Amino acid sequence: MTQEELFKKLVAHSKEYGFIFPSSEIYDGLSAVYDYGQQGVELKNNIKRYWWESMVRLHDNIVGIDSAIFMHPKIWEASGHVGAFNDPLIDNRDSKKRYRADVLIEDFIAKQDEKIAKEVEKARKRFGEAFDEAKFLETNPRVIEHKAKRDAVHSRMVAALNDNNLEELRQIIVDSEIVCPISGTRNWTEVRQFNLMFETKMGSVSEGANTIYLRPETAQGIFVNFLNVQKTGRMKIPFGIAQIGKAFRNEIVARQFIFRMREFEQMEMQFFVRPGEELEWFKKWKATRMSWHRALGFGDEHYRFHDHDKLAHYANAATDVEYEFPFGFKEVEGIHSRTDFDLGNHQKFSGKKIQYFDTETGESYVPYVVETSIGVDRMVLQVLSASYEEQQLEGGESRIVMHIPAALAPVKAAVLPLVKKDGLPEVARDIQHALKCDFNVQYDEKDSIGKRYRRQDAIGTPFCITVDHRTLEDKTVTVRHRDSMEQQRVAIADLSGMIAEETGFRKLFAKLC
Ligand SMILES: Nc1ncnc2c1ncn2[C@@H]1O[C@H](COP(=O)(O)OP(=O)(O)OP(=O)(O)O)[C@@H](O)[C@H]1O
Repeated sequence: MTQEELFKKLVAHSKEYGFIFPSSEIYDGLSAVYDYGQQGVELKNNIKRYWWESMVRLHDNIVGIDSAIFMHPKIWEASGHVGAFNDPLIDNRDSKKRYRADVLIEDFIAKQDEKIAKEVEKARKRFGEAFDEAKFLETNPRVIEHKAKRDAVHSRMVAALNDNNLEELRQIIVDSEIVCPISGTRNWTEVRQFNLMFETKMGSVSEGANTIYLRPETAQGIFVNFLNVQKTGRMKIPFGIAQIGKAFRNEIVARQFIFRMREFEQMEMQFFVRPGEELEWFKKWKATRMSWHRALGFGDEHYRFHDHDKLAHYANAATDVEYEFPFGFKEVEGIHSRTDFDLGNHQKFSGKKIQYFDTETGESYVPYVVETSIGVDRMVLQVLSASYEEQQLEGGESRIVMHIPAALAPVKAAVLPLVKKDGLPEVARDIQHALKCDFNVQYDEKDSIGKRYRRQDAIGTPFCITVDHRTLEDKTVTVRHRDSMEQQRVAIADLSGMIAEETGFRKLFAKLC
């Protein structure tokens, strides 16, 4: 199965099993907006808990807030979003399709890498054991040509983005002979800037309408509450403020399912430090965040950092944590050293002093900030794509199993009476009722036990608890483990402890401390 096929199956599976639905589906959908179904919402909430508790509960010096989506419009002037939160867009006149100019160029760069990989594969087949990949990459004329093209286009693009040179971006597209994927033509318009913020009006128009924005990031809600939290919480630098919430961006090209949405959720933490210490903290947070991702056990080789060449207007260092999705390595989290840009600008624009008095140094200053910013939805996609497996079983059978880490699994256990008679359903119901105060558990008595196991495998339930005739005699049940399909006999009295141990966050947190 190719990665593309895998991804299509994953999207279909997410819908079929109640993880994710296209928004407004009965009205033919709304582009790049999705709804979470009964399993999806549980998974998403568990991801949020994993983040929140590892940030706020495990760190003595990080606290949380929940700020409003609507904020004073001046905030977005101060943050630079009104002036600079733009993407360069270009239209193809034949297909009438709109693209991000930098994304078209990045796709072209990725194609050069694909061509190099193909050359390597061909040569490997030809030379077999004797193939020396490193030497081949250095000496093969076609590879050298592809590499040179790729590197030249990449540095031109970085320079054009840094200088905000829209004409040059268009010229790169023309010179590289990039065609529209739909029409196949090179009939391109000029490149224009497109602001990604959604606008709306507050108050009735007759009273004098006031344009406000749906926040494009949650971070600004933290900055404008810096003093409130610092003073009321008597926080001492270094300290952090964390927040989970919705953000909205009018993305030009929305693609790859929930990877790029117009309404999405972010988990952001702004860490306030002494000026001059920010790069040290940036390094620390890079390591901390990478171990948070790796603790999920999807394989360290699927993660990498991508340090930025082009820094945002507010940053003096930035990196992305990238995960290898079925469509390649892509950003799931950004870690940015944001300097004193945001607090400094809010001080300027609001006219209110935003300073911290450092009792250790006896100085007052505007703190510097290191931010970690991760998309909840991209984490959901990461978990889903890492977990999906189609397995061939003995006897010609197959199953789809979601190897979702137990702490994140939507349903922790399913309680299944072997048959619908002889008092087994009643005992199973009792077990379900006892467990549901602590865990999300399901009861299922329909269909054969095999079919019920398959249904739970497909949503990633770690444990199936089967009540059979022996249960009536010795108060034990069969527990079937999702991944190994092994079965063990467990006393009813021990179920709660076993599920707590296996599905709690303790095991994940142990890897972080
Ligand atoms: N349109 C979106 N849909 C879903 N998640 C998003 C979207 N935009 C950003 N995010 C998430 O928020 C995180 C932090 O936002 P940030 O502004 O750093 O993203 P970004 O660098 O603009 O992302 P990209 O380069 O993919 O547009 C990202 O790492 C991502 O996980």
